[in-house]
Amino acid sequence: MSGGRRLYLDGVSVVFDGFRALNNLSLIVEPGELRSVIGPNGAGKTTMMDVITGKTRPTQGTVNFGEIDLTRMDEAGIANLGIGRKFQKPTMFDALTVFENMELALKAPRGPIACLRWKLTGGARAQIEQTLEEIGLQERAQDLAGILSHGQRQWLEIGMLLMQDPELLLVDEPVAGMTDAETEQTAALLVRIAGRRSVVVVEHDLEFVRALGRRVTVLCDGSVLSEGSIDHVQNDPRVIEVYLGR
Ligand SMILES: Nc1ncnc2c1ncn2[C@@H]1O[C@H](COP(=O)(O)OP(=O)(O)OP(=O)(O)O)[C@@H](O)[C@H]1O
Repeated sequence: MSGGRRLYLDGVSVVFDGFRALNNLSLIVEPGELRSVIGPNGAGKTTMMDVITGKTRPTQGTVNFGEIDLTRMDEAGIANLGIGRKFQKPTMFDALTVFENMELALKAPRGPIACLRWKLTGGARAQIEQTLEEIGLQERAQDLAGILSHGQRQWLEIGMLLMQDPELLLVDEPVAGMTDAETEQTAALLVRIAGRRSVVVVEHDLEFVRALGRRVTVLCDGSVLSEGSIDHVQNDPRVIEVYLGR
């Protein structure tokens, strides 16, 4: 991806009541990169996502997105910069169709009068249809979101985030509770959508991380324990000791 921004965490620490949830964490995610982040419970994965999205302020260190220092911005400002986050539990309107949910996720004008005057333009319709194809739900466009399977709901939410055209997408445990087939399709989906944007995936499922086939960062005690291919980190004795060997 050309012209995208690099995410650069440099020496980030987060201290909660004397406890270091992040400890001098440094991490670079290149524009268009798809990065997996794994690590034992309490390693600091969620806190890392919270720091990037502005939910938690670092006690120390800097978080840059291109030239911009994210630690000086609030959550809304960071979202507006093009940093999207998918939480584990999908949030959508079950009583609306898949298409209507996508429509609501569009960058529509805000405010009551603007909303009343808002009509779906041809361009916006095409954008929704293209994204539905990207997430594999084009056949389900007119179905209510409430009847989708667990996996399809996760894909719809990813699609809704894509409607905002994020430059960086953070995805939290996307395949928890999915069938094997859904897990495989989710890996293919994330590989498809990276490149045009950067994607950071936090996940415990190592088979899924292997299917992504990209660089993996292992966090432990709030900092990077190991980094490289899945084979590299799975064979790293330190990773085996603190994570895989448990
Ligand atoms: N608001 C908070 N106040 C105090 N401690 C916190 C707070 N948030 C997180 N922690 C602690 O910081 C550590 C890192 O937590 P974090 O949720 O980032 O880990 P994680 O890698 O996401 O774990 P999991 O895989 O279980 O989700 C944990 O020990 C947690 O108890």
